[in-house]
Amino acid sequence: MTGLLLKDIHKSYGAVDVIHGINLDIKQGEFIVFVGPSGCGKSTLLRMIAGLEEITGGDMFIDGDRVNDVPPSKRGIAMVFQSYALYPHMTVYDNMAFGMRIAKESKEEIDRRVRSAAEILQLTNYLDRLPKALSGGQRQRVAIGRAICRDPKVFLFDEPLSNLDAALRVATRIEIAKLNEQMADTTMIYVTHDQVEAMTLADRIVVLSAGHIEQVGAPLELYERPANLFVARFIGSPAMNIIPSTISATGEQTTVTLAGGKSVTLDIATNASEKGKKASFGVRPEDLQAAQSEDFLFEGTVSIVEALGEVTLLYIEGLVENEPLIAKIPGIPQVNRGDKVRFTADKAKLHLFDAEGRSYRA
Ligand SMILES: Nc1ncnc2c1ncn2[C@@H]1O[C@H](COP(=O)(O)OP(=O)(O)OP(=O)(O)O)[C@@H](O)[C@H]1O
Repeated sequence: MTGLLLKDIHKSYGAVDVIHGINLDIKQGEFIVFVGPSGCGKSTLLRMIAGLEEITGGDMFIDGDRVNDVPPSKRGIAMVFQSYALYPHMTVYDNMAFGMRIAKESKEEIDRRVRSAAEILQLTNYLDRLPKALSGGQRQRVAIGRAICRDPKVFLFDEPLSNLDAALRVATRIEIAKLNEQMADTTMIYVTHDQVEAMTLADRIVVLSAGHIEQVGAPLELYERPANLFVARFIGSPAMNIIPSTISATGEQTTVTLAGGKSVTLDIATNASEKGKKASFGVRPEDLQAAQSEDFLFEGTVSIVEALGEVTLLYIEGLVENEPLIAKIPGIPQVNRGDKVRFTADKAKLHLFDAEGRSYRA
């Protein structure tokens, strides 16, 4: 059975098109995360699924039913917002019960659902409190509890953790992961700016840019095999190093000449027609290792050392003008500003993109 099907979904505000034909097949019980730069249309897409924005073109199906013209309350969807939107004068219990009272559920059913949601979210001891007597994380859990009580088929989250401090974000993220396990049949769609949330929560991540999909895939698939430069740069932090290059030999393996003159051979097959073409060579900061021999990938001069304890970031000048490469080295290496360093990387971890930005590996 299909959880959710988006077919050529378009959205425009007046003459301005913001969503340009989204096709997406989301299975029941899947946890889908939308990521992308500010303004790419994540919230608009989520709000169209919720029924809070009109769909300009295309068809949307929930459990096989076309819902384009179905009002929000009839879609079997619950949404959790960034601002918790709790009623300040109502207790936690009443906040969670509110929607069910409006829907004229029986007292017993309301009590059963509120207590079960409170149990899942560890809110049982707070049911009599007012929101003002709760921490930000607890308030967000009440907002999630209120959504659970509606027993939705689809659960939508619009950046639910972005108002929380770092420690609470982690704790609440883990609550959401547990919730996803406990509500295994409920489809969840989650919008975030946070890479860690996307990587840890998602079954599949949808990377959006300027109103279209760049790539859909499991988190590690996107990390290891980005389909294009946009995804390569977007997933991973610090971002993948990209070095302009020219293809100098093709075949089972491909050799490129990097800006700066060094040649590198990659285990990526290319056609003879690619010879001489411009390409972008990519390597992630964490995939660079200090080279012990003459067999190095590139060398340069360290301009900045950022020691974070667990890892150290080295900014290395000398390959592409005004664009330092970043190497992420475990621990605290004995390296200082001004040192000359050489790096290498595992061949399987090297990336190559054509002049249009498409990966040669895909
Ligand atoms: N009511 C509106 N009228 C006109 N344009 C709008 C309206 N709402 C959103 N937009 C535009 O639609 C585009 C997508 O906005 P949306 O809020 O969906 O992006 P987003 O990816 O969620 O961004 P952010 O990460 O900053 O929240 C933006 O260019 C925005 O300016």
